[in-house]
Amino acid sequence: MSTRIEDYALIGDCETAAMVGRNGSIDWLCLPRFDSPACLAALLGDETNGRWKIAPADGAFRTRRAYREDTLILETTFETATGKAVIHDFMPLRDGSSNIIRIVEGIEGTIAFDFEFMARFDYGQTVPWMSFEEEDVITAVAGPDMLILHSAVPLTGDDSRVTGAFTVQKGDRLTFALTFCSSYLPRPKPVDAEAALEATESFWREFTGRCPDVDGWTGPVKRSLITLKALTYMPTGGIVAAVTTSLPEKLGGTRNWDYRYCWLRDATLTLLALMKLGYYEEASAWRNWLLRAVAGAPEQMQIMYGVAGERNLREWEAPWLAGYEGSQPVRIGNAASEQFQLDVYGEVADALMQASKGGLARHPRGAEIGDVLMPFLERVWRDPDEGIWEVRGERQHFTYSKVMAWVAFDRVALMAEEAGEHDASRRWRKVADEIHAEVCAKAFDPALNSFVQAYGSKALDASVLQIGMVGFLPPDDPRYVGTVEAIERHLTSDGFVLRYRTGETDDGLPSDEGVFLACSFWLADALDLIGRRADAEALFKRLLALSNDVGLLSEEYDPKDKRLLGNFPQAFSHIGVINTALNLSRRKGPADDRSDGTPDVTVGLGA
Ligand SMILES: OC[C@H]1O[C@H](O[C@H]2O[C@H](CO)[C@@H](O)[C@H](O)[C@H]2O)[C@H](O)[C@@H](O)[C@@H]1O
Repeated sequence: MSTRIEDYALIGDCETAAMVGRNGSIDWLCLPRFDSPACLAALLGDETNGRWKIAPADGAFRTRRAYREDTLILETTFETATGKAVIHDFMPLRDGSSNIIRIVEGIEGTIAFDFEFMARFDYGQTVPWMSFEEEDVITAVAGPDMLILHSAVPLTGDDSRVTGAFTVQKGDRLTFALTFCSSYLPRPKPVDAEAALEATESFWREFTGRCPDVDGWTGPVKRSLITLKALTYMPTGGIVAAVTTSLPEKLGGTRNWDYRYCWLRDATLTLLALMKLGYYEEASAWRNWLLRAVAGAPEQMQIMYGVAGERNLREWEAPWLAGYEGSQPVRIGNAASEQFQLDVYGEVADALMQASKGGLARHPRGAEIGDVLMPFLERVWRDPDEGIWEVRGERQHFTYSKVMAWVAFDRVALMAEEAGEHDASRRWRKVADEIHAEVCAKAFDPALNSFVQAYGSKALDASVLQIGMVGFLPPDDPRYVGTVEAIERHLTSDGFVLRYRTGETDDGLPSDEGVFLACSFWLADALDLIGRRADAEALFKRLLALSNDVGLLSEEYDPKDKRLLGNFPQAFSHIGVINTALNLSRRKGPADDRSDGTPDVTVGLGA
C-alpha cells in the first residue's frame, strides 16, 4: 500500500529536497537540484524505483513526528513493545557536497531496526553499480552520478539492494550519511554529522527568529515560512512551486504535473508574503533572479523558468513509473512553460511595486525591463490566453487575466506619476481605464450577480475573488460582494473552494479534481474584506486543520475521502497560510496593501 501524501514530511538544503515517509522511508530525492532526475523515486512507483528505509523490524510500531522547533530537522519517534527511538532526518546546507543525514537515537529500552537502501538513478530507472568499499562505506555509481553511503553498521547486498539490521538502546546514537557527488571528480570529505546537525539547527533558527508575531497564527506562519524557504534555490534565488512532480489532483487520474520549476506567478506571490514578514533579503534575491530570467525580448518572456532561469522545460512522460496510486502519466517538464498567460505581467508589476514600497534597493536593469515589457503588453492584452489555471483547451478571454493586465498598467501608471513622468503615467492610465471598462462590461453577469470565468461565460471561477484584493474594485462594491457570495454558494465542496467546475470549463483534460487550497484561502481573505471576519476566521481554521501532522499542505484536498491531493508541499497553499494569517491579524495584510493603490515609490518598475 502506498504512503498517503499527508504521511510525508519535507527535508531540504535549499537546493533540493527529499520526502520522508512516516514509515521511515525516504521515497523522493532529486540530485543535485530540485529539478534533477530523481535517484529515489518510490513515491511515484514502488521500492524498486528507489528508496532508503530505516524502520523498526517489528512492523507493529507507532510513530509520532515533529520538526525540531523552528527548523527543518524532522524527528520521527518510533515506539514498539520493546522500546522507543527517534530518527533525526535533515539535509545540511551545502559546503561542497549534498548530504542527507539520518541519526538514529535510542530513547527507551531496545529496538531492532531494519535498513534498506535501493538507489535508482534517472527517475527510478537505472540500477547503479554498487561497491562495498568497506563494510560500512558503499558507493552507487551510474554514469556521471555517484552516491556514497557512510553507515554506522555493517551492510550487505548487491547492485539492486543493500540491507542491514541493528539494535539501538537508550543513549545510542547511530549516524548514516548519504553524499552525492560527480563520479568523475575527487570525492568530498565525509561529513561530520553532529557538527552538521548543530549548523543546520542554527541556520533555521536564525531564519525563523526574524519572523514577527502574527497574533495567534505564528506557529503555522513560521512553518509556512520555513517551507517557502526550503522551496528556494539558494544559489539563484529562484523559488519552485513544489518539490514533487505528478502527485495527482485526483487519485488514479491524469492531472499530474511537474512543479519543480519557478512560476513567475507563484514566486511573486511568495515574494509578497515574505516581504510582509520582513524578509527582504529573500525578496531581493528573487528580484535579481527574475530580472535575469526575463532578460531578453518581451515576446519571449515565459510564465515559468528553471531554477537558474532555464527556458527549455520540455514536457515528457516516464512510462516506467506506475504513478502515485496508479496515477499516470508521470510527467517531467511542463508544457505550460510555452503558454501565454497575461496575468503574470500584473503579478510581477505588483510585486515589484510592493518591493519598492518596502524599500528594496533599486536594480539597474529594473526600469529598463519595464520600459520594454509595458509596450509589449499594450499590444497583446486584448488577445485570449491560457489563463492562471493553464488550461490545455482553447485560449479564452479569461477575466482574471484581464484584471491582472489592468493591475500591470495601474501599477506602472502610479509609479510613473510618483516619479514625475506624467506623459508615461497618462499613457498607462488610459490603457488601464480601457481594460477596466471592458472587464466590467463583458465579465460581469447580472443574472448570476457575479463576475464569471471569461467574457460572456456562465461559469464561476475562484480567481476572480482577487478582484477586491488587487484594488480593481473596492471590496464593498455590490458586484464584488455578489461574486464572493456566488462563489461561496456555488463553487464550494464542504465549504472549500474549487478553481472552477471541470465539467463547465474546456480545460482540455478528462475527469475532475479536488478543492484548490489556495483558492480556499482567497475566499477567507474575501470574506474578511467584505466584512465577514467571523466566517473568514472559521474557514481559515478549517483550512489549517487540513495540514498534516507536521504542518504541511499540498495543492488540493478531497473532502469526500479526506485526503491531501496534488504536489506537496506546495508554495501556493503555504502562501495562503501566511497571507490570510496576516489579513486576519492586527497587522496590515497583503490584501490591504494590494488594494490601497498607494504607490509610495520614487522609481520605475524594477526599483
Ligand atoms: O490544471 C492544469 C495545469 O495545472 C498546473 O498548474 C497549476 O499549478 C501551477 C503551479 O503551482 C499554478 O501556477 C497554476 O495556476 C495551476 O493551475 C500545471 O502546472 C499545468 O501544466 C497544467 O496545465
